[in-house]
Amino acid sequence: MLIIGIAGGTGCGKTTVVNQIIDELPIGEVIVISQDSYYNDLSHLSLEERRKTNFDHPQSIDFKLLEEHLGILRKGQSIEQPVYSFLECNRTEKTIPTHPAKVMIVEGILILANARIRDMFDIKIFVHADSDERLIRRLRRDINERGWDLNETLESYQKNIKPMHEQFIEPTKEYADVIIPNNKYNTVAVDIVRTIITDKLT
Ligand SMILES: Nc1ncnc2c1ncn2[C@@H]1O[C@H](COP(=O)(O)OP(=O)(O)O)[C@@H](O)[C@H]1O
Ligand SMILES: Nc1ccn([C@@H]2O[C@H](COP(=O)(O)O)[C@@H](O)[C@H]2O)c(=O)n1
Repeated sequence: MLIIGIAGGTGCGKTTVVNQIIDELPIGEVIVISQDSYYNDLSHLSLEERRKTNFDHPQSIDFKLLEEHLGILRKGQSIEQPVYSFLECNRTEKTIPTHPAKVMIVEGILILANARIRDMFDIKIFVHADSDERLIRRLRRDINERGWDLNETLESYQKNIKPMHEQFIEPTKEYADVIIPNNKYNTVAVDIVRTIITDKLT
């Protein structure tokens, strides 16, 4: 089994890069685990309270459950991956049965910040895009898809997203084996990672 961790600040393009990598790879041979699925269960709070959470701090993630799930998959057993709702700012009651595969990709902003999770990765990748580019992408996505308005995103950018990025995410770049520049679509880097995976699958 090959486990690849893909980190990088919000909006750097992690999900896009992962989708480009797995596009055309055989279905079932590669699985993707998103850190977003492992946000803490906040069912004890109202939606209004949940929306005030600092979702960029490592403590907002249930790393214990993520570590447990990765361990189970590594042993060749299946897990029920939680399903997260950005609109509800909470885990849903749904789960997705996720079966072990030859290649596992784990992606998320803080995925290299936790030493126990980081140590499970055979390859560590950090996707880089400049902060202005990430903020522009983030604003578009938050407003179109995640239920935040312009002011809310700008406020949380100043209050949480930027400081947490500087404190917890950017420093994890030093752990990366590969840094993918992604201010523009980077097909060469995607092809290189896909080649490594294809080698493992043959
Ligand atoms: N290289 C790129 N150039 C322009 N837009 C991009 C690029 N990569 C991703 N995007 C766009 O930016 C937004 C955030 O990308 P996404 O892959 O969801 O980032 P992340 O998972 O790191 O938060 C999406 O709307 C996506 O289409
Ligand atoms: N309810 C939530 C929970 C998290 N976020 C933001 O998501 C970002 C991480 O996801 P990426 O796809 O961008 O890697 C993180 O910066 C959180 O602020 C949210 O908007 N709403």
